[in-house]
Order: sequence, then structure tokens, then C-alpha cells
Amino acid sequence: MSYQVIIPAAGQGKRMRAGKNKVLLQLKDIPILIHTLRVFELDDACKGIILAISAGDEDHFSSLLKKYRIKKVTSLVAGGNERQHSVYNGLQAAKKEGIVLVHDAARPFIEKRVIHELVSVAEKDGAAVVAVPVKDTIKKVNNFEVVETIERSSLWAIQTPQAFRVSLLEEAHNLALVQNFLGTDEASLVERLHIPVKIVEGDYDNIKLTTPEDLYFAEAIIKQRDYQKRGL
Ligand SMILES: Nc1ccn([C@@H]2O[C@H](COP(=O)(O)OP(=O)(O)OP(=O)(O)O)[C@@H](O)[C@H]2O)c(=O)n1
Ligand SMILES: C[C@](O)(CO)[C@H](O)COP(=O)(O)O
Repeated sequence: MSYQVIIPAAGQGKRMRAGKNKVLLQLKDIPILIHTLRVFELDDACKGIILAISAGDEDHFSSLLKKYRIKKVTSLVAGGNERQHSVYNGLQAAKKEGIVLVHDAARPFIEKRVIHELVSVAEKDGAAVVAVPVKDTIKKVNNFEVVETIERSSLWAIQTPQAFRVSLLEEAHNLALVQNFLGTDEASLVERLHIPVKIVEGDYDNIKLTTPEDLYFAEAIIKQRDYQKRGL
């Protein structure tokens, strides 16, 4: 098993309200970005990391990679205005064979076991995403009034990583470009090709650090994992 991974890290973190790119915030004295990169650095199946960063951040990110001894980053590419554009730019630097993953820099808690299950499914079926069943009741709302309650048994919260045959993700991105379609994840682009996207059940702690309270959850996850490591 082998794969390459595109990691979009060129956001502004507006919802985090930290006044800077949230992936540079520290968790346990280490930037969130480095927590994420380490998962892939330590996975032998990962053959290369393509990192999308904002223009002007090259020196800072390069020095972080050096400081934390991240050696698998093969390309630093320019991020775009939207996450989809950052991933598109990453894809231009990808090797044109095998499986490519896309994983948010802002999701530092992904586990190797889940990545490997995802890659196996993508090798077989072409497209797969990590997801968890939705726990809340979800309602469609208009103008602060309920329109309908959506049957929960078929709802899943989609995470990253998302894995694809490279040629398939390229085709999906090219179609989105031509059709001026902007999706919030890669699978939504592939779905437009009418290609089935498989679900791999992941973990609820693979959170995306999006708003300030997610940082408390992140501290708790780290503490819990430390206890587990020490057999407590
Ligand atoms: N133009 C963008 C926007 C987002 N991202 C990356 O995509 C991931 C998921 O995006 P999100 O959580 O929305 O991050 P931000 O865009 O930084 O947050 P916000 O929308 O609150 O500004 C993050 O790792 C972020 O750095 C990116 O590479 N390029
Ligand atoms: C790709 C993603 O993380 C899947 O949950 C999510 O859609 C990114 O969305 P955002 O709009 O960048 O928060």
C-alpha cells in the first residue's frame, strides 16, 4: 500500500478568530500543522506530502519543517482563495499515478489505522472518504423556521482524509473548473462525475479545528491519548 497526500494549509482561520492562520496555533507546544504532518511523516505508506500554503508564508513554513524534521514534503504550492483552489494547485504537483489523499491541515487527530483502511477502499473502488454517523437531529431551516426534519439514519458527517485515484480527482477538478462549481470537499466534485464514493467509518475525535471551543476539545483529546499511551 502507498499513497501521496495533499494538505491544504492556506486558510485564514476566520472562524477561529485568532488573528492568524489557525494551523500555526500551538497544541501542547507544537503547531497544529506539525501534529498533522507528523501522522503522515511517521506512516511508511505515505510517499510524499504536498503542502498548500499562503503566498508570503514560504520562509516561515520551510523553517517549521526544518525545526520539526518533517522530511516528506516534496512540494510547497501556493494556496488559492478557496480550499478547493488550494487543493487544485496541490494536485498539479502530484505524481500522476496511484492514490492521492486530501487531508485538512486543521485535522491533527487522524489515525494511521483509518488512513490505511481508506486507502485500501480507494485502491479497490477509486474514491472513498472518512465519515462518522451524525449524532444530532438535523433540520432544514429557512428564516429561523423549520422546513423539514431530515431522516437521520442516512446522514453522515464527512471528514478528511478523502482518497482517490489521481486521474479521477484530476477529472473531477477539471470538470468543476469548467462548470464553475465550488464544493466544500473533494468528494462533492467526484460525485458530479456520477462515480460512487465509498464511506469508511472513522472516529468522532478526528475533529477539524474550526472555532475557538474546538481548542478545548483538542486539549482533551491529547490528554486522553497521553493517558492511553501510558496505560492509564
Ligand atoms: N483558501 C484556503 C482555505 C482553507 N484551506 C485549508 O483547508 C483546511 C480546512 O479549511 P477551514 O477549516 O475552512 O480553514 P480556514 O479556511 O482557515 O477557516 P475559515 O473558513 O474559518 O477562515 C484548513 O487546513 C485550511 O488551512 C486552504 O488551504 N486554502
Ligand atoms: C473538507 C471538510 O473538512 C469535510 O468536512 C470540510 O468540508 C471543509 O469545510 P470548510 O468549509 O473548509 O470548513
